[in-house]
Amino acid sequence: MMLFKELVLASHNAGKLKELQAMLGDAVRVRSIGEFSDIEPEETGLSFVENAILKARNAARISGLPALADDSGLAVDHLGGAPGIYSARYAGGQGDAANNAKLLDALKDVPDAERGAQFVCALALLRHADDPLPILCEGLWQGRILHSAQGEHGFGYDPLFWVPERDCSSAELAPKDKNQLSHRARAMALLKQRLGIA
Ligand SMILES: O=c1nc[nH]c2c1ncn2[C@H]1C[C@H](O)[C@@H](COP(=O)(O)OP(=O)(O)OP(=O)(O)O)O1
Ligand SMILES: [Mg+2]
Repeated sequence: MMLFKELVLASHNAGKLKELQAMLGDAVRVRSIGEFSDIEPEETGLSFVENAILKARNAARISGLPALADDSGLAVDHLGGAPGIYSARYAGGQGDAANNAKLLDALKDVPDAERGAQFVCALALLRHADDPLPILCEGLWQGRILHSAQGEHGFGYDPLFWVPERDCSSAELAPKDKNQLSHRARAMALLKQRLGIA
């Protein structure tokens, strides 16, 4: 049962915001944390779930609204699950291009069969800053890391993420298709069920 009409998305990532907004549709009025603050909270958690809660709590406190946060990343088999929760900071916070270059370098000469990876998304919804029972939903997306970048859509590691079920990179998927298949789409489908807006 949906208990509120408006929520704040606790993300400073334009790519993520666009996807989350499209997935939520017009079920709820969406604001962005950027309307309230430019300061990004430090992601000190040791899990996706902890970081999602921390970001949502910060946004709920600042905005006075229910807050939805997404903490996500790429877990690469050959790297023991790295960069994982450190995906955004993999190359020292220098942005997507540097992260992608570092990942390609780390997997140089690694054969296709050992390039398996998954995108991970944890969503946390807090009804208010002191909500003692956040709603938590997770989603995974299995794929493989390409040998070079392909495609112009999406953000982050999308140009390096091969989507087996579509035989293309996630940056080659039309946004509406990525939004039905992705780790974020899966987590959001669960969240919508929980909220009764599926
Ligand atoms: O669908 C995706 N397609 C490509 N790359 C993705 C995706 N989903 C997460 N990623 C990557 C981007 C970033 O390197 C990290 C998320 O880091 P994460 O801290 O959750 O987000 P962020 O710092 O960009 O924005 P914010 O924390 O304000 O929501 O994983
Ligand atoms: Mg972040």
